[in-house]
Amino acid sequence: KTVLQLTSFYFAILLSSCSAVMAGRRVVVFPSSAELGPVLAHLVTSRAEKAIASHGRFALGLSGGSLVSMLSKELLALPQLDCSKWVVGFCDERLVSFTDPESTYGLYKSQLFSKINIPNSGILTIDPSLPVTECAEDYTCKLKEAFPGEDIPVFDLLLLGMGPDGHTCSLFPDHPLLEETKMIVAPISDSPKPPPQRVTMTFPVVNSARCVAFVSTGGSKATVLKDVLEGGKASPYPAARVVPTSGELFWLIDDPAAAALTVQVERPGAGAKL
Ligand SMILES: O=C(O)[C@H](O)[C@@H](O)[C@H](O)[C@H](O)COP(=O)(O)O
Repeated sequence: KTVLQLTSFYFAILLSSCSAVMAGRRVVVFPSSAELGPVLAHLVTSRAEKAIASHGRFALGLSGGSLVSMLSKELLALPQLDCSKWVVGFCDERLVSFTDPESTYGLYKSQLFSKINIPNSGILTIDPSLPVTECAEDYTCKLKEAFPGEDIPVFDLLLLGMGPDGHTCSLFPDHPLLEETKMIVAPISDSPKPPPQRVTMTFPVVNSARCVAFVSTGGSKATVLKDVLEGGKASPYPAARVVPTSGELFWLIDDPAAAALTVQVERPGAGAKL
């Protein structure tokens, strides 16, 4: 019986490591944001270079939260950065005016866009003067125009965050939008996290990207992150549904966020490139 138990134990381990490899997911752990930041900046510029070489431009989707200041600081610290061929969209946006401190676009504008050479025409924003449903429709049109001929826009890189409740974009636990398959962008007017009105990309867009990178730091994420990364299809958290169809998936996290993980992780040294 013991031999049988041991065999099935090792078989289970083999299976789970195979599925991690098959999923193509890389969980990369850093001591803190200080070490994570430069690797994130390199991921962005390397995927930009690759995209521009292959199809002439780099389509990047941004999220809010702590990512805004981390990304801005790290990109601006690079010795050179040419964003003239970048097209930037928002994975989700809060329906508030651009001058409101809650506006993700407003934060990126003051911390990043005003300091780099990205053309204004390359920044795809919501129109916050519209009611939420029209705003989502308007943003859908802007994406469709920016990605001609693509039923589902294919971003070169999406940068995502995860809240302590496991939400990503404005896709919250137990919300009907988790099942959305027709709209590429959806309105939400009952967001459990304020402000309640938002516009969000849906999973079909998120999972069509060529590369998706979560950036998640802090001990408040540890328990949920364990379930997201180790709970498989049974995980109830929206972030666990981010499984790009054919693109790369990175989880860039710090030690406090990784505290509960038993899954295999990478711990790169200084100057690592992904
Ligand atoms: O719109 C929002 O309310 C935020 O943008 C939010 O979705 C954020 O991205 C996550 O909560 C992760 O934030 P942190 O990385 O700061 O933890």
